[in-house]
Amino acid sequence: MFVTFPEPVIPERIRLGKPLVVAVDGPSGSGKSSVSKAVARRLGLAFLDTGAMYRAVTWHCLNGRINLENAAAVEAAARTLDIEQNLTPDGEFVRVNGINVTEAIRRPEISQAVSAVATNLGARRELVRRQQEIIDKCHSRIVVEGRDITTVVAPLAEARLILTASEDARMRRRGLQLGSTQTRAQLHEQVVGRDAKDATVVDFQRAADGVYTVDSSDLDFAETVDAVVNVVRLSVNEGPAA
Ligand SMILES: Nc1ncnc2c1ncn2[C@@H]1O[C@H](COP(=O)(O)OP(=O)(O)O)[C@@H](O)[C@H]1O
Ligand SMILES: Nc1ccn([C@H]2C[C@H](O)[C@@H](COP(=O)(O)OP(=O)(O)O)O2)c(=O)n1
Repeated sequence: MFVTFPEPVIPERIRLGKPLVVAVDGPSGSGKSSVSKAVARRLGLAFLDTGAMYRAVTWHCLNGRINLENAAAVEAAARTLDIEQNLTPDGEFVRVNGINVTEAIRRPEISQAVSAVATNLGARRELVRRQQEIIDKCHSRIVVEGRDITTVVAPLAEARLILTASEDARMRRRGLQLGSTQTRAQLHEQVVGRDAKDATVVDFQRAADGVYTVDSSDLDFAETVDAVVNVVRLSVNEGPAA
């Protein structure tokens, strides 16, 4: 469902300190991470980038020469790895077994390899378990973004939405984000190609029942943040969309 929005107002439930999980899914380059961070900042909520966890496991496997095609070894890595990450929208960091990998996990070679971890069902089970534990630790006052948050990690979240944008907009944004270093073919592979692989295990393109859709193709960043804050407001004031 698509919604149009009045000026956003901070929901009363946030002022009252009640649980508020905001679940955000969507394809690569749709703005999940940057928009979710801004929403968490605006609403005073914690923030979890679940994609960073898949990237952290991928970094560890590549760094430790663990064959990404060896499903059992990748699952074992996901189970044993110590992953630390900031749970606030500011000052991003990710550490794997104490090593700072904040920058390294964003490199194109990780983006190219990460689907091997994302499509490993054992690794997914373990990362979903960890994500649910983090939500509990944050007293369920958190914005969580990824691919399966609205459906698997937090299907009972107070606000659930898919953030999407056209392929063109997503490739353009990712290109700018990477400092215009990538060709159009490389961007196509990293954005559209990777989504196609990941979509074999999770459906993040279609909104499940009760999940809003925000299409940011024709919205600028600030308008997109406003739109998401309004979905949160509509969700908590009026319950999930029919
Ligand atoms: N509505 C928007 N308009 C323009 N640029 C945007 C918008 N939303 C996000 N961006 C930019 O697009 C880039 C990709 O966003 P990101 O949050 O990394 O996406 P994702 O986490 O979905 O892969 C970032 O540089 C971000 O600032
Ligand atoms: N909850 C999640 C989060 C990410 N993933 C997968 C999908 C992606 O290929 C990788 C990396 O996710 P990330 O959100 O960092 O990727 P983008 O920045 O959107 O391109 O992990 C997933 O399968 N489930």
